[in-house]
Amino acid sequence: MSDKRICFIGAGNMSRSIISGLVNSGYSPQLIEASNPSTGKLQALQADFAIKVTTDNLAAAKAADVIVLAVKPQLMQQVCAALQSLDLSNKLLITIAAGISAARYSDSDYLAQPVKLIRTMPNTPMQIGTGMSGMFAPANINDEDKAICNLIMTSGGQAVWVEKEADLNLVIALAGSSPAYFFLFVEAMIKAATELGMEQQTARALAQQAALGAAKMLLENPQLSPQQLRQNVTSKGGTTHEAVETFIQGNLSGLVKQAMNNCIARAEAMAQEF
Ligand SMILES: NC(=O)C1=CN([C@@H]2O[C@H](COP(=O)(O)OP(=O)(O)OC[C@H]3O[C@@H](n4cnc5c(N)ncnc54)[C@H](O)[C@@H]3O)[C@@H](O)[C@H]2O)C=CC1
Ligand SMILES: O=C(O)[C@@H]1CCC=N1
Repeated sequence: MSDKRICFIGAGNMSRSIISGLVNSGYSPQLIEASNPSTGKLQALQADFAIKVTTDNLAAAKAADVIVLAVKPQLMQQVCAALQSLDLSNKLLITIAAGISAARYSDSDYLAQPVKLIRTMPNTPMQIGTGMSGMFAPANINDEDKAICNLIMTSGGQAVWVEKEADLNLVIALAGSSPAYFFLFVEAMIKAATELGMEQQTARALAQQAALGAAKMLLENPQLSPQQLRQNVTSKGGTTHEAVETFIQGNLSGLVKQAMNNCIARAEAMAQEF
């Protein structure tokens, strides 16, 4: 385990997920600090994980070896501007913000000095050890810095390096945003079941256990394609066929492709906007 001091600028949903992954994997809470303007989330993080907290971004960043930039993309420029007075030359920066390119944080832009910065895209399941992250390291990042980033991003799940920065936007569409797609699907199933007369709690129990079962079937049968696993559920002339045909007739795969394209397009637009 590393002895690097890690600070999180922004203590929202995603920071909480990463901090949870870190602490649950044995990283010393004394080496972790979170900074946020309001104190509610900080108090909850302190109570749950015994990490250090502050409302002073500059002090947290100054004391840290690794600074995780975890505010909303539209606030990133102003948050970085307030860190410009620090000497960042010996620190590793990790951004988790969607859209904003690694180059924007450089000496000619947000941080106004040369920095070592890795751009990543995690997802919230990190908080329960089942996260999936993408990471992109520009050419000036050495192996030691890559190793600490890898340690942080794998503390709550899996992580992959992408060679091309543009691939991070595909990671957003596939893994960063996609937990929401699955939640939406389960939401729709529960809604339909309750409209058909089932009690909400029972409908949720059934839908979420089926989702878990399907996810584990995928994980534990790498030799079988998702299509084959689907076919194994689908009896000829049976019930599943009717349901699956309904999705196919409704062009589910076209809709998924459109949703992922829109997700990527939004990340690209955010790169211009912020
Ligand atoms: N939520 C998700 O599933 C994922 C989010 N991300 C990225 O993570 C970043 C944060 O997203 P969330 O955690 O969802 O947002 P969030 O809104 O839950 O958290 C952002 C936090 O930043 C704080 N904040 C606002 N101004 C600040 C300032 N000046 N200094 C320090 N903190 C400040 C807010 O009070 C809030 O607690 C975004 O850039 C997003 O693109 C990346 C992957 C997944
Ligand atoms: O919705 C967003 O923009 C962020 C990035 C991926 C998940 N949440």
